[in-house]
Amino acid sequence: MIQCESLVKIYKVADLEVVALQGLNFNVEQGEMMAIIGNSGSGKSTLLNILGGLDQPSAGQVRVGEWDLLKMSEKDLVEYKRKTVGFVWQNNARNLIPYLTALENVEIPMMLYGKSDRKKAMELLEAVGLKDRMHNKLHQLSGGEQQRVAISIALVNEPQILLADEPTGSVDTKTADTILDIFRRFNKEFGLTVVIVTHDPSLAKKVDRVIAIRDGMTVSEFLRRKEAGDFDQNPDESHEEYVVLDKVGRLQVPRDYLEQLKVGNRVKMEFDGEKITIRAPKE
Ligand SMILES: Nc1ncnc2c1ncn2[C@@H]1O[C@H](COP(=O)(O)OP(=O)(O)OP(=O)(O)O)[C@@H](O)[C@H]1O
Repeated sequence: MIQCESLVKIYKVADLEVVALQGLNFNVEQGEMMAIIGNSGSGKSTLLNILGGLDQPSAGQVRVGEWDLLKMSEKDLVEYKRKTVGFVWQNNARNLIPYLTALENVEIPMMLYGKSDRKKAMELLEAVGLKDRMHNKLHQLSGGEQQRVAISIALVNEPQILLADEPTGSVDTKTADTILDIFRRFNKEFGLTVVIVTHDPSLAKKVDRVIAIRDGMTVSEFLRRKEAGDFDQNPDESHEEYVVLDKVGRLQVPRDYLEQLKVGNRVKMEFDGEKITIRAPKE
């Protein structure tokens, strides 16, 4: 569904260049629910903005479904943003209208896209657990409830992919779990592909696959073990970590391993038929 190859994004601010993505490779299967994890400044939002058609990479390739995001006309881009992707941001509620009800808030984007459909708006609010609160004004709802209204709005156009940037960043753990359950339900029932960006490892481990990004590159991948129990299990036990290997055989050795080995920019690599060993060169 999503294929990114050697993605590079360089921001130019005055005379300074910031390399936000440096040759990032990234794939997501159709119907998958996965997370991208990384520290602040690692390039997560940059990647999400590119996937959402809000920004263009400086180099590389990015395909989403039938679309090549680098070869789209303005008209295609509008169509793509309307029909293929839905967005949930951390402070989504900021974009909602406080003196309107939850229901009216969902109906407004419907009107902007064509025509309002009250029945569908009600169904969406019911699906996110707000059946009893839909006639309340937005300012009468809690932060988590407002976030759920925002999720309903993101799903108004029945997108194929939901891009969620820190969707649980400003809510408590219980509300975060509710939000994840909503994503999981849409994922299972409607095949919605969900990509969640977070810096919270405990949230990331509540999905089957987690990609870790560091310095604008994918460095490792955590896959849920087949024998893992429910999603509340200790994340260290439920997922196995793998180092990502790109098409030409490059991998990133964790910095702390290299520091412990006390190596500079050269190592010895040996292959004994079964395993590859990296060691410090002999003096
Ligand atoms: N519009 C911009 N102009 C210049 N530099 C930018 C811009 N957007 C992001 N950057 C820089 O690119 C790098 C990656 O930023 P990005 O927002 O993608 O990181 P992030 O992982 O989402 O961080 P956070 O978790 O703090 O949101 C950072 O060094 C950031 O300062």
